[in-house]
Amino acid sequence: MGVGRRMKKQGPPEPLSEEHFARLKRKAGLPVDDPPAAPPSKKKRTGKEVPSKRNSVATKKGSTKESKNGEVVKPAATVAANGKKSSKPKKKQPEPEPESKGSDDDDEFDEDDLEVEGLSDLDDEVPGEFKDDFLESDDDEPYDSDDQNEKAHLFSEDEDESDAEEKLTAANIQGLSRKLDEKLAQQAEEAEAEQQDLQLNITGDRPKILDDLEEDGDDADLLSKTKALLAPDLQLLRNRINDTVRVLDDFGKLAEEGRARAEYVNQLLKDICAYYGYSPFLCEKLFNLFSPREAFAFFEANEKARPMVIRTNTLRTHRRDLAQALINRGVTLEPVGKWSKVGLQIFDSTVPIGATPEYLSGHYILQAASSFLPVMALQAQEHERVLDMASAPGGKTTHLAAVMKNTGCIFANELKKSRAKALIGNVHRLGCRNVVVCNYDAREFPHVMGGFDRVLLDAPCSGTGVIAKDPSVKTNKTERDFIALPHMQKQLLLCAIDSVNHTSKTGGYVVYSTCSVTIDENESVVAYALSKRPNVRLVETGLTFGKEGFTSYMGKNFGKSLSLTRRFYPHTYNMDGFFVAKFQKIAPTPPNATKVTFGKQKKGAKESSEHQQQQGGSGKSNDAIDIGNDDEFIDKTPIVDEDESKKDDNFGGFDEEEDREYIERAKRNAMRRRGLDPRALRKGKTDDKEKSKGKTEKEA
Ligand SMILES: C[S@@+](CC[C@H](N)C(=O)[O-])C[C@H]1O[C@@H](n2cnc3c(N)ncnc32)[C@H](O)[C@@H]1O
Repeated sequence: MGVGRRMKKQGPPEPLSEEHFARLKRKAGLPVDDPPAAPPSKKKRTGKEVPSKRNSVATKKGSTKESKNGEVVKPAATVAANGKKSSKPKKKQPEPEPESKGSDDDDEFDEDDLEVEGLSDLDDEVPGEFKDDFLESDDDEPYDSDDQNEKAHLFSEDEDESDAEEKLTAANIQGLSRKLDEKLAQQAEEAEAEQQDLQLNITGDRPKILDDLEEDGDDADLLSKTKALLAPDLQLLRNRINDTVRVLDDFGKLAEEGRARAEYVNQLLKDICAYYGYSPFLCEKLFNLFSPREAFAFFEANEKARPMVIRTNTLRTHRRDLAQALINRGVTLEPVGKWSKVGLQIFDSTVPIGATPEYLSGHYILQAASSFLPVMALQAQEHERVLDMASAPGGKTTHLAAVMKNTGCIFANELKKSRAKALIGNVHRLGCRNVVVCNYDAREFPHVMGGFDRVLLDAPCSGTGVIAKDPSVKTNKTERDFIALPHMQKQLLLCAIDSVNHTSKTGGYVVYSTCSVTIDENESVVAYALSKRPNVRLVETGLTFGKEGFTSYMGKNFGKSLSLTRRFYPHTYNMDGFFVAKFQKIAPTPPNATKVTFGKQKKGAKESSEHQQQQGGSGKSNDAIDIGNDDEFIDKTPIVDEDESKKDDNFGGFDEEEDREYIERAKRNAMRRRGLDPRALRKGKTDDKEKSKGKTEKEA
């Protein structure tokens, strides 16, 4: 546990290694030390021997060769930077992620993903066989549809292939290798602590965990009161958490006789609450998502800050140029991982990252790596109409603008005016010219506007995925939040679906995301939307990593297709907890699916509303959502703190009089441009007035 873990790359676990840096050092012409002894090798308890990957790499061009360990390795044809196939043997790729296998069983936790200390969860890292993020091409990159030849580039697809990368590497290398040295020292320390922990814990066959004092009456009361007054002994708690997890892992063998599993679980929950400071309610909710061992890893990961990441604004610069500029300012950084072409992970900096000239000129935005995911999943295309339903402060909106190369139109909606200001600030700073900011309750869509090619709903949520950033979540989320938030999320998701044009030639997609890991805010919401909107289906997110969503949970069946959704956890990918689901709309929403709508809309108006919207019409109304003859009643009371949104009316602020003048002038100019006499406009108005006057007189 400690700062060294911040060095861990984000995304699918891809270990950085001394070999990686040695190679970079050699390239940069720096002296290379002998690789330090690897930390005590962590072995799976299966006892199976892990073949060395190093041995499995073919050494001769074009020949099928038997490696030292007898493994037959075929030469892999590689694609060179010029696009020609070369017969050069390709470095063995890591095994595919288990979640990509697509079976329900894959929901099971893979122990290898854990990074918790104090347990015997040990990985099979093979020293010396690491991927080189800087220098290798990425065949798995999801959004490299343009030109395969470009894949060999270091930073992004639009960057030059040159030895600039080497210069950059050389400039950055000392900072990076210093960090690596620190990391290795830290790891060695941690491994030693783990060993000690284990030795401490494995004293007997069955660790003594549960109290055997069966005090009764006053004595018991007194005992528990005294205990409550004492400050918790953190080391004792940690050891007991370790022991209890171990017992729950192998209950038959390690549990004390006569003790039930539930007793251990209760003890563990109490200890986790005390050790990490969670409310019992939230602790249990999160604990139940995982096996005890994985839950421990999750709680532990929430104690560590995630790495600082910036996203290159490709509307203004290239990642390589940005990296070079920041390195020149004393920033130590590296590409965030192969899965992103725009992210840079900051390890160290002598300047404030939020105040560099590059920042102020909009060359980058500080953004959690997990926030890249929904935008990547949406795959917005140039010239499309896209709705970002809940968009402040605009990390994803501005990313979308860059993906769409400032073409098409993004409607960036935000309920809270104060937050919309930050959104507007980012839109300007990053030079997004295809963004229209609007300020509605997103549940008013598609009546405000519809017929979008794609919709992003990055929903307001409880934030259980970002506890490392906001530890107040540990105690301030109550049962009510997990009723109210999903309720709103369901409403929002139905509105998102109804705002999409299923006949869009290029799109017809909705992405739903949250930075929460609870089932109530994710799978339950998605399953609800699928049941209320038979005209949508889940599709692949296109993300190359992430755990599959739950297809069932505690007796609730969400459907097999939920395995297409993706979950991201801090302990598996070293990024914030996140959830992403992608829907494709395949038909219009059946009229009976949306019988009654927001508030006071006239009967029957909604039925044609979506159709109108898809034709590009505007059907603005102020209606509240209700789902026809559903068995589930949807309360029309808004959950958001409406007062707050009304408080700061200085956002934009419309002056009707002033606007009228501008509108009139614009109309006159438009007529002039079309070669018409603008006075006709005035005449038309006078005629209209006279007509209506005549009509009133007639009626009278
Ligand atoms: C998770 S944040 C969005 C973050 C944003 N997508 C980004 O990447 O910067 C959710 C946002 O939804 C806004 N919000 C909450 N309820 C809303 C509603 N009913 N309609 C529109 N926006 C809402 C919140 O104010 C908040 O800014």
